[in-house]
Amino acid sequence: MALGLLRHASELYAKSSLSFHLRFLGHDISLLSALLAIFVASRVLKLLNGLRAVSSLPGYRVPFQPLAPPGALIPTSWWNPGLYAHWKWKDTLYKDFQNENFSVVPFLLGAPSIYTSNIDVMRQVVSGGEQKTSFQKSPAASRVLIKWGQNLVGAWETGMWRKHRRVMGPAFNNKLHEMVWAETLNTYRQMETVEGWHGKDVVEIPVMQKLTTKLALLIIAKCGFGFTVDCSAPPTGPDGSMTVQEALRVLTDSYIVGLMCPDWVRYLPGFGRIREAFKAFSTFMRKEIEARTAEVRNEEQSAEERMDAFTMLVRANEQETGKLRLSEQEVIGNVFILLFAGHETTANTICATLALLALHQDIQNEVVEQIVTVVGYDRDPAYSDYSDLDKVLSAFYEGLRLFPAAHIMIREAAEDTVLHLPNPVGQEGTTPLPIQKGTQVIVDMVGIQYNPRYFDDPETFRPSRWYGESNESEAFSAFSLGPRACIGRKFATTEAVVFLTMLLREWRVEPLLKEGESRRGWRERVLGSPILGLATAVGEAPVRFVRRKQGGA
Ligand code: HEM
Repeated sequence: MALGLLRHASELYAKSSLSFHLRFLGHDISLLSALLAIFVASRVLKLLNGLRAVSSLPGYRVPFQPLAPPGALIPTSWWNPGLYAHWKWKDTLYKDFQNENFSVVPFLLGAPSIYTSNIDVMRQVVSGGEQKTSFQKSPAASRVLIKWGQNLVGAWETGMWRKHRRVMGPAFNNKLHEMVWAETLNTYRQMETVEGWHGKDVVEIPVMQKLTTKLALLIIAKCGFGFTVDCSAPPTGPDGSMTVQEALRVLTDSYIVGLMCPDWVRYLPGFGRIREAFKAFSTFMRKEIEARTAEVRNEEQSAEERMDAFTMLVRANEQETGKLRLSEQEVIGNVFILLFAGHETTANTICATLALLALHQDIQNEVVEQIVTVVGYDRDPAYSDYSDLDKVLSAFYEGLRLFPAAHIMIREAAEDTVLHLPNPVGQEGTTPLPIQKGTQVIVDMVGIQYNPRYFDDPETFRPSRWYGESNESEAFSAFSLGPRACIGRKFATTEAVVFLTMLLREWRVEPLLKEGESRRGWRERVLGSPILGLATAVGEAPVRFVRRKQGGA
């Protein structure tokens, strides 16, 4: 009897516990379903709002904004355009939508955006500078650029930009460009000695990119900052502290950590050298600013003689007062940003140009013919030869067109506004496209440079399309256009023209093929999948230099 009661009691318990669990699970399921329904509804709402923001311009409807994490970290694939879509899909991207503009509306994370490959649309969004416009640089994207201090590149408000441009503008003058010419020439001569080219008829360069990066770093250090980088100097000084050369090298090698990652990353184990480089470089810059300000104030001879951008920036800043004067931190911010804006862009483009010239011997010969006609063999090229060497410049422009170093520019609508989209080729006028505040406009520089509206046969390396075009011509858009266009354009082209002139006069540049590799294979290996980092970079570009005979190829 007692046993029966016990069994009955335990059955009752089991049943009630089961029904309790089932009820609880039922609650859980309905709670989860409710949460899921709310989430789905909120994402559908986000998608609808995003479509409204871009007036339903056809395009991609994807989980994430492609240029911000996590979209930017996930490889480009059919469901995630990511960082590479504008290069990987450049042949079809705009054809698919039969439009030079398309939208990307994310339903999970990120702002809606419009990609454009049209120069008139680019002009509408990038021209904010002197005048107030409805578009500005995206403050979120610019924050990574101002880690060292507010600066010209990062400034997103008109007033802030104007203040920095007033002081930076005078630094980019003819004297600076003459200095760039002279220093690049010297550096080429040193390179001949250091790399052991003297007396050789053939030299193999396994990684051309390394040479051009070294060149651009030396030039920006000398002409941008006014100091000489001795590549063979030891990494530490007599007191054991990191030398400024080493700090510069570490910082340029690890710019991703320096610019892209939050500050605390530098304090993680394993990042000690980067931390030390930040400290060494900041201390050095503070001391330098103090010293150069004193030189300028006391009108010392040394200040008069210095022509580098840093000294000229300090000099221009000394003439400003009140709110227009840059703080010490802002001076550092501007000097430091020159390193990133001016070094990799130029290095990568010179490398791409040489790779293209290596593949196109006929064009290389045409360029060399002009070099020999203008400069001859008996003297070094002079700064006054610059405009006569337009075929050299055109080769560089064409290298930059095919591999635009600044591959995207991001702008944001600061208010509800209207974009005027030019009608397809053959139809006059524009079509208005209302867009909402917060919408991003991504200027796709790859799309622009490969747009058949502007360039026939856009895939072809044809420097002759630029022959006779003036250096300031707006036909060339890869340095951007309008008041916020690249302040370093002449700096970069001066460096490129003199370096290419010196190198090509002396050497025929050819692809360095692997055993059994065809030129087509080399082309694919070197130029087929560039890296779109801070600046577009082709592959390592292995080349062979073959010494030219005077008067012949
Ligand atoms: C091939 C080389 C270069 C290319 C393709 C290039 C391209 C560009 C582009 C497209 C912009 C506009 C960015 C935007 O508005 O979002 C820009 C701005 C800028 N660049 Fe360059 N650049 C090059 C070399 C240089 C050099 C050598 C320097 C300095 C030494 C430099 C300094 C700057 C600065 C300071 C700005 C900001 C200008 C402003 O906002 O007023 N760049 N560059």
